[in-house]
Amino acid sequence: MKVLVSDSLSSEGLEILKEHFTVDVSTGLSEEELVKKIKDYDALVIRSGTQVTQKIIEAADNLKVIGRAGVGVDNIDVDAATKKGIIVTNSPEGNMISAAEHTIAMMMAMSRNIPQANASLKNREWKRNKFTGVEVKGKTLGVIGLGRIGSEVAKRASGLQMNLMGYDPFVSEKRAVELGIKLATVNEIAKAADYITVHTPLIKETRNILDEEQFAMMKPTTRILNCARGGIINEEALAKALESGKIAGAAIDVFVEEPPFNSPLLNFDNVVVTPHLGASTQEAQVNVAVEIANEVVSVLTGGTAKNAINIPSVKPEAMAVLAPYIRLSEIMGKIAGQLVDGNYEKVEIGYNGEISGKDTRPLTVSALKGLLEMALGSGVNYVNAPTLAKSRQIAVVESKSESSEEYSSTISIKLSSNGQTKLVAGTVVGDEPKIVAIDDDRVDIFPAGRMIFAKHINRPNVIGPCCMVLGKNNINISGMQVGRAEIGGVTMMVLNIDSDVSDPILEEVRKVDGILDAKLVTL
Ligand SMILES: NC(=O)c1ccc[n+]([C@@H]2O[C@H](COP(=O)([O-])OP(=O)(O)OC[C@H]3O[C@@H](n4cnc5c(N)ncnc54)[C@H](O)[C@@H]3O)[C@@H](O)[C@H]2O)c1
Ligand SMILES: O=C(O)[C@H](O)COP(=O)(O)O
Repeated sequence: MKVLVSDSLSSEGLEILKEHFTVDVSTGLSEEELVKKIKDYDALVIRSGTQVTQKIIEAADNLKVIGRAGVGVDNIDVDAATKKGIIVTNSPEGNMISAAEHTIAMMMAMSRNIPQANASLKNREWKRNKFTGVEVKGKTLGVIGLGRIGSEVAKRASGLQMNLMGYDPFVSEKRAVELGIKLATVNEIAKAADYITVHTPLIKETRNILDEEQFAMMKPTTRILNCARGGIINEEALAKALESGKIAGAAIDVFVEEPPFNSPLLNFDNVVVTPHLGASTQEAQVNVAVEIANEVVSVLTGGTAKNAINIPSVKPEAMAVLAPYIRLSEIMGKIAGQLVDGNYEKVEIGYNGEISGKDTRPLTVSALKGLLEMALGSGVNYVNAPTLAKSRQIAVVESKSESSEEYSSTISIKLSSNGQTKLVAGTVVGDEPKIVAIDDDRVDIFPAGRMIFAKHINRPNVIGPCCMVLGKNNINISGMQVGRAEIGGVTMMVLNIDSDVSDPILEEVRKVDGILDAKLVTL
């Protein structure tokens, strides 16, 4: 088997890989070069320097695993990899201490003007007054993102006798108390903290989490740190806040574009910068390289991936069979989650037919991910979905049956919420997910984009007026499916639509005589 290492990797990791496989190290490849090369490889090992795009993944006909020697996977198109059945795995713990220590080092360097004073003295200047700094003791540190690194930063800041505030929608009050952190909103942190440090992944919900609005609330003595990912703090808004003296300084290790040679942040005297060095210690590099090499060896020799990002513990050959069902169950989770109102209480997932004989754990996880994403946003992933369901006291029940009536395999999700239940059933046809039933109504939907699910009475003059409402509001209908029912019976209609439907328009649809309920589902 062949492994391509496309970013620098410590020799300890390379040696492990070389004991088992043919290993090529080739750094600085362009997307085009990787597209050409990748089809020959079974594994790709990267750090943050390689962008693993959809185009590269589509060309990766033999690839079974992408190993990220480090934490951030924002440079990998994880959805495209999942779709192709490629395991994405990382080494989440190996560099956390180094990243936390770097954050503290940056905070101290910024507080005492160490880089500026160092440069000045080496320039044969002796300007002691110019570089008067501030103490951190007794100051408040706001930590946004209280995962592995955020928690380690908090522990160290606590040792420096700082007061701690924190924001993380997935962290319990109990955990915050253990860390000595007072939980607060982002805006409360912006108003009160003397230092603010971000330690979240870069995802939709965290992009620009500190923006103009938050900088406007800050004290002129506030100092900002980003040792997580460029883009979590809006760089332009930060530059404006520094320019206008709205805040006192910043220490930045990561940038939207790396290297950040055009970034305005490089022009300020009160900004300390490092070139993405958070994980650059001898210890961290050995840790992550060894950890990821062992993951790749495990996956390519028929074992599992301990830290798989996209699916838990699945062997590559099993992943190839399960991939379309993983997509199906995630989509079904999303649909079920949008067809009920209120808090989810119980999810019953049934596996029928051939699929019941497979390892269905990843399918349950992806159903939960789809479901919870509807309530919690894109911070939910395949790794945290089961824990999040548990912490929200959502009961998860699986059942299996070897029989499946019409299709070789079907999956059903029955979701209970506030006394209502909703059942969604689906199958895979030619690798594409298909929804085959909603409650008792048999349907035939290839789910995509935005859909309106409308429960209605099967009689003339219901579907027409419903479509008229959408038409007069300039909403194009690109597909329609009506469930089978006797005349006068109740059934489900599913309309694929090309643009968003506002609540008032949906309300108008609901008022059409014969429409019993209408819900918008967005995938
Ligand atoms: N500078 C470096 O070289 C370096 C080194 C290692 C890691 N990192 C980066 O540091 C970041 C944190 O890594 P980690 O290992 O601590 O990750 P982690 O997954 O352990 O923690 C991330 C935390 O962010 C929280 N979070 C998710 N969505 C949120 C939201 N909307 N608002 C607030 N919090 C939210 C999660 O609940 C989680 O607790 C990542 O972006 C990673 O890529 C950078
Ligand atoms: O997410 C990470 O692990 C860090 O940003 C480190 O990235 P690097 O491996 O490119 O140093």
